[in-house]
Amino acid sequence: MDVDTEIQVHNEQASTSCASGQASASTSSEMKIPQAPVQFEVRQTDTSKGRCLVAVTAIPAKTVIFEEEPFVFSQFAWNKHCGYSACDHCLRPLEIVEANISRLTRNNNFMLPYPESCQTKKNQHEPCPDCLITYCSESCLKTAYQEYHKTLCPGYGDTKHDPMSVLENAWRKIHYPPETTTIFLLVRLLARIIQAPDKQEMVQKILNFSHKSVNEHEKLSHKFLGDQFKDQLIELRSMVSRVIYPDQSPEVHQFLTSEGFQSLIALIGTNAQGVATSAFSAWRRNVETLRLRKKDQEEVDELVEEIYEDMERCTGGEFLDNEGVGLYVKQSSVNHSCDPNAIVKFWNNNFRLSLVSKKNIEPGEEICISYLDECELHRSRHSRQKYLKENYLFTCLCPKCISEGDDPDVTSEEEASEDENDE
Ligand SMILES: C[S@@+](CC[C@H](N)C(=O)[O-])C[C@H]1O[C@@H](n2cnc3c(N)ncnc32)[C@H](O)[C@@H]1O
Repeated sequence: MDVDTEIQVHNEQASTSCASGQASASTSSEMKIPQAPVQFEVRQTDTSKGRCLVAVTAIPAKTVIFEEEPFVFSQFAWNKHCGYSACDHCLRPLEIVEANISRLTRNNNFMLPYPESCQTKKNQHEPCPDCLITYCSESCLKTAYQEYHKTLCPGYGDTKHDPMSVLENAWRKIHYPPETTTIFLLVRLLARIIQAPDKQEMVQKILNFSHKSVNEHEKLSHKFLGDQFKDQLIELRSMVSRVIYPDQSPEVHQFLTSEGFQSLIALIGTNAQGVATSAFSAWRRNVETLRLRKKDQEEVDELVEEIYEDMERCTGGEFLDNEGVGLYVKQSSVNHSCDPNAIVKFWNNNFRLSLVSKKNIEPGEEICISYLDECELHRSRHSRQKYLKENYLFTCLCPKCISEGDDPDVTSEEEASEDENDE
């Protein structure tokens, strides 16, 4: 563990209720597990690693370390555009499971067994009365309005020329699927400052997320946007200013200067967590809790496999879930390891995150997740370090990287063939 000087910043008893890369909607082998009370704390290291999360008590494998909702979240612009239907606040699917499958398999007559296992409750959905964006519940509608939607609601009328739609169209032209982030997270952050009763406090909460030095911002904003980033950055900044009207709140100005805008983009780039939800995945998890007879469960498993095959045939399998990205306060203090002892899960079919231990964790041990997906994690040390350096600006010196330190600096075969495909 890389903690030389330890200053306790935060000490928390995890509640007993119920970067960091992309998530996919949980699969059936990821059933929710009971949460045991555990203790952890955020500590400051005196290395460039910054803060880290450390276990205070022993944490057995498969324990929920904490659960939390994001500080700010936004779904991807392409979701809505391609007919994906999710709550505009928490990403809970708004489609019933049959509609979800029909859309992705292009088979309109789809009938599923155990329809009562579908979680979608159409009768609870609430549209914004002004712009008709839909939420899964009155509670999401109210929270969105109180936190950011009052500032961002485009209202009725000329939806083509309102500043939000102009920004959305421009963003989609810059950032094709698979999206990895969205400008709307940044817009919601700024709207949160405008709507906060204590704006300075809100700015401070944003600046508490790990952020980089000035000369590192440009590298990260380049990653965020794609190749012709310079012109796009100026264009995006001016479009965001038209959505936000910075004159409403001087606290927002600092983030709309060239430097401030890039620093916010870099902050999002290094802290954001991908989230994915799906009505079909939720249905599968619920059916598993029915404890069906072996034969019935086997029939369900076969059906599920057929449906996935159809979905892959019709869509290419790349874009099955509702997707978005959020900033999480506690999760953003968790560092990366190529041999992580914890993992992020989304068991509630919305943006609520659970951090779960993968192994037994000793008191004093750092809790780490992987910022790489499963495929990337199995690549050579050189490929892993290259990805982390490019996307998070650090050289990973986790125990696995150190133990592979004598391996030659070779690019893994998978990465080399991906690079060829990209070209
Ligand atoms: C989501 S933050 C993690 C918490 C961060 N250490 C902090 O101080 O808030 C991601 C950033 O933490 C740092 N980081 C994460 N894992 C690291 C590691 N294994 N070694 C060095 N730096 C790491 C990198 O600067 C990265 O961009």
